[in-house]
Amino acid sequence: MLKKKLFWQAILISILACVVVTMFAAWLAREQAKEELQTYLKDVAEQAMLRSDRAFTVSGNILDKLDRSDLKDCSEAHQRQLSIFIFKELFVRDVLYAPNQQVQCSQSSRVVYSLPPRDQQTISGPSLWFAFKGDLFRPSVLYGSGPHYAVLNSQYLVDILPVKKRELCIEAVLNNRVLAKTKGTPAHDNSWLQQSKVSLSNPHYVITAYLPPKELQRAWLGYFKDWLPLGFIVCVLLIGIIVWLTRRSFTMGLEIIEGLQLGEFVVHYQPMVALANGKVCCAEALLRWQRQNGSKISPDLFIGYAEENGQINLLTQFVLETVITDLAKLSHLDISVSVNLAGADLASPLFVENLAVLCRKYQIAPSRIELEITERSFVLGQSAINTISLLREAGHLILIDDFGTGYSSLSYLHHLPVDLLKIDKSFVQALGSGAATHHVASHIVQMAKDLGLEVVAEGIETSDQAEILKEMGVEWGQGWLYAKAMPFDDLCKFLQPSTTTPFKPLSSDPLPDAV
Ligand SMILES: Nc1nc2c(ncn2[C@@H]2O[C@@H]3COP(=O)(O)O[C@H]4[C@@H](O)[C@H](n5cnc6c(=O)[nH]c(N)nc65)O[C@@H]4COP(=O)(O)O[C@H]3[C@H]2O)c(=O)[nH]1
Repeated sequence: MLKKKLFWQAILISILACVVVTMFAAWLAREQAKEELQTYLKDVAEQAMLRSDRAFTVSGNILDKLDRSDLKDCSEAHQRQLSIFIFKELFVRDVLYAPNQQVQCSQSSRVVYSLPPRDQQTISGPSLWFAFKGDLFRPSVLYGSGPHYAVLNSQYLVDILPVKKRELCIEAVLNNRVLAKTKGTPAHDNSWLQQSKVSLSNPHYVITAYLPPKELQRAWLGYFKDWLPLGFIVCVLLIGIIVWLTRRSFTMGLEIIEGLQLGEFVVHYQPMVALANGKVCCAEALLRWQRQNGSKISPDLFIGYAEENGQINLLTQFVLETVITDLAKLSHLDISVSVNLAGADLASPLFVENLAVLCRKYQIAPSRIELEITERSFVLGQSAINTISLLREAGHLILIDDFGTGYSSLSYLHHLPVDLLKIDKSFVQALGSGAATHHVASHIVQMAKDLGLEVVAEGIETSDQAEILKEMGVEWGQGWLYAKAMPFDDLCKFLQPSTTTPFKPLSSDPLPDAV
């Protein structure tokens, strides 16, 4: 059952681990792709801005020279002078001579017409027409303060050829109006990656470079492919670790058996005291597992495993044998030991007989071995109840452990063959804490009294808790206030004064070397 659970758990965790690693690689690749493309766009926007700056500065200089020249008569010499500049600079398509906004001539024509009203005036003074046609073939940008004006190829402003070719779009915008743009640019499409550069000489002139989402996808895929081998190695490593941990859990059953053979298990004892006078009356046997390599394994882990995988009977047998041989050494003291039993112990047909044989062999009165049974054991049904009855008839006291945390229906408690209820430590620790469960302990005590059962409270850590429990009428107490679980030798030392003087709480006595 547990193996199957562990197997599916391992598969699930492996899949999850691989999904997480792949998602992380994908996220990393996306971040890298984004960064690369943003840097690319920034470079392109800067290059385009340099180009624009140069185009307008050079045009300004040309026009200045022409305006200063004496040739302003649309003569052949004047037109020749205009054409020299056109040949010198690729982005100048033509130069118009237009005194008082009246075009008199260009380098190749003498058609006379009026200039349309300008579209904008730049902050440095010259006027600007965004799509000036005049008598030209193609609409162009017209720029100048007059009487000479430069007809500029707007495409030149945005025509950048970066080293790495991509589906790039560039827009030059002046005062929120597009002055020039490459083909296919989707103005204001937020799904495109973009970077802008503002002109240093004119803050209203902005060049923005765009890349479509598919370029991001393409770059992402490239980086993702680079990450895949490493991601694969990490996945294999993680799966290896998960398989190793799972195999370790699978083999815990064998390790328990091996641990028993190697003597890695020991029984520790936690004293139980009479709350009325502080005298130690009993001790709970708690199993400890320390591997030969020094690591300690918690009972919550190995007991649960052993209960589900069939090694619990071996552990119980070991605990009972140890407890009985230890008790034989304490024959001069009036002390009993309580042992935890699991459902599988009660289900074993030989359990009652084995225990009787052990008690006889070491001449231990059964009343000195108390048996702690959790509420879960009763779920096993009538056969478990019959076994408990037999144990009780043999002279063992029966305690219900961790009372209040299990499935017991209070209504049928009086049918069960038990002598004591052990209040779970969670309810003891809730006492006086204001927690929602702080009343549970008093209800349990009240109910136990009604049924004529005695009560033990476990997990008592403070004298306030002990005082409250005593006032409630709880007879017995166990917890770190008195002592932690300790090896048998320490228990013997611990018990010496208790035979003559009542027990003093730990707050004034140092703890023995407890575990
Ligand atoms: N916070 C706090 N804890 C306290 C205090 N006093 C005692 N404890 C701890 O509470 C647990 C009491 O044992 P449990 O309820 O029977 O719960 C036990 C019991 O169910 C199981 N277990 C231990 N030994 C055996 C065994 O030999 N056989 C079986 N079947 N189960 C065992 O393992 C569980 C855990 O045992 P441990 O780790 O030894 O933990 C012990 C004990 O060390 C306290 O004042 N404060």
